[in-house]
Amino acid sequence: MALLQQLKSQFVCQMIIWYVFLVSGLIINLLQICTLPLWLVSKQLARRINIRLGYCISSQMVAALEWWSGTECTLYTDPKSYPLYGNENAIVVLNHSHEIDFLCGWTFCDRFGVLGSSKVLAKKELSYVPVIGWMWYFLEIVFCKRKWEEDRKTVAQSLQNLRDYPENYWFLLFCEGTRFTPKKHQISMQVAESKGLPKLKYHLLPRTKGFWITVQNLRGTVAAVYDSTLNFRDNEAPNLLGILNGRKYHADLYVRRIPLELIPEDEAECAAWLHKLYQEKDSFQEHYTQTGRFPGPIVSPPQRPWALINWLFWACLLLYPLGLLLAQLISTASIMTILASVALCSAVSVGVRWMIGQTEIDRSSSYGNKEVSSKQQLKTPDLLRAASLHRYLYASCVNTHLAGLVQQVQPCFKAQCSLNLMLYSRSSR
Ligand SMILES: CCCCC/C=C\C/C=C\CCCCCCCC(=O)SCCNC(=O)CCNC(=O)[C@H](O)C(C)(C)COP(=O)(O)OP(=O)(O)OC[C@H]1O[C@@H](n2cnc3c(N)ncnc32)[C@H](O)[C@@H]1OP(=O)(O)O
Ligand SMILES: CCCCCCCCCCCCCCCCCC(=O)OC[C@@H](O)COP(=O)(O)O
Repeated sequence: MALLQQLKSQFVCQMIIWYVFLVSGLIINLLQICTLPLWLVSKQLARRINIRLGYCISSQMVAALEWWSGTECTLYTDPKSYPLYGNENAIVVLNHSHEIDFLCGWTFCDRFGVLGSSKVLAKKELSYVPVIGWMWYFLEIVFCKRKWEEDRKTVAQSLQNLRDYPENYWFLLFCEGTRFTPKKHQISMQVAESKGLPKLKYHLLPRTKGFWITVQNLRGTVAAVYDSTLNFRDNEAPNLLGILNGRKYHADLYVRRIPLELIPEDEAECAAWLHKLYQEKDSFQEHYTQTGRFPGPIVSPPQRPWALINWLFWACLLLYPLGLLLAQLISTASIMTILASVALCSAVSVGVRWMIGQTEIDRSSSYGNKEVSSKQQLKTPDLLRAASLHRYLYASCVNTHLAGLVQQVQPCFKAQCSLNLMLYSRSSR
């Protein structure tokens, strides 16, 4: 066992994994380009083909997680909702604190048969990442610049395009908008305070506009929101390099299915609903920290062999020509070809390191890092705070599925609601 572990961390194994991933990825990107004319003839067929091509890329990373590192993923969820997973369109709301959270998400997508078709609201910068980012163009991933004035139109348009998507998909939203860092947390809690919202311990304050626009544009085609909270056992902070070195982690995911009809249509109420949801997510994380598990029963979606089969297929296809090339290089070794090969390998490793860097929190963007000036906070009128508190309390009342949380609100809850409503309606007159 220790020998196998040692083997997994060897440079040559890593090189093989990278070689297969990059070369197969570029071939698939090329095949995706070849599907372009088909979009004009049969859009739905082109989409179905791209779903399968996309699967060939993303499932390689799932194979690395499941089969190479042996990472285990446990699902906590209501057994009544379980049969619906993978058989309907859904919006997934996930916390954003771990470097491989997207990969664990992919693993669950694979187990429920929606990996090729899964979508995300992703920052524009990711669309430039070779292989994965390029693949996403053909999968109609929704990109945003995290500038609302520009995003409101483009994001809505991209979401509208998904209304006639031919296969079931999960649409992932990281409402926190960026990965958790202590500094970003501190700043977002200043914002929470200035808006009169309760503080969160484990999450950044969610950005509400992306959620609202997604719900509004996908209403009627998406059946539910899957509120998902992910954590790793033993306070581990897993990363992609650990996975590639064959390190095993244990992920726990808690999923609650919330029918879309329960989400308010009005923007302010929808925002209040989301803030309330993050309060709940925070309490689930607290529960996990205290007890080492999430509430509710465990169900085990079976691991499927397709990710491994796909990887073996590409490995067989691509390792043979690599062997031939190396043999030829060695037999005809001229200084020039050796130097050219070394230069090429170095360039590829720099590129690969940059790609891995995209997943690292230490290299996270500066989004959400800007201090909110005290002047700006002081300017926030008290009535506005009262209004947002009112909206927040009101949403707590009206959403029956959140009834559990209402109990946590103080006894003067109703009186506060009426008072805030009065202040709010006076201020808007
Ligand atoms: C079940 C298992 C999972 C299944 C997985 C399924 C599918 C997998 C598929 C693919 C996996 C690939 C994964 C790739 C991951 C890539 C993810 C990303 O790229 S995350 C980043 C991009 N996404 C988002 O940002 C989404 C959330 N953001 C939003 O919704 C934003 O609103 C926005 C639409 C992007 C617009 O952003 P913008 O900043 O322009 O506007 P905002 O309204 O958000 O900001 C102004 C607003 O916010 C207040 N404010 C200011 N500072 C802060 C702060 N630090 N924190 C919180 N709020 C802040 C400010 O006061 C304004 O408030 P108001 O709204 O009242 O005006
Ligand atoms: C067998 C396969 C092995 C090969 C390994 C392949 C590694 C490929 C690496 C490329 C990965 C590209 C997908 C990146 C997804 C990163 C998701 C993510 O977490 O993005 C961060 C944003 O949400 C927020 O950004 P920040 O504002 O925090 O900054």
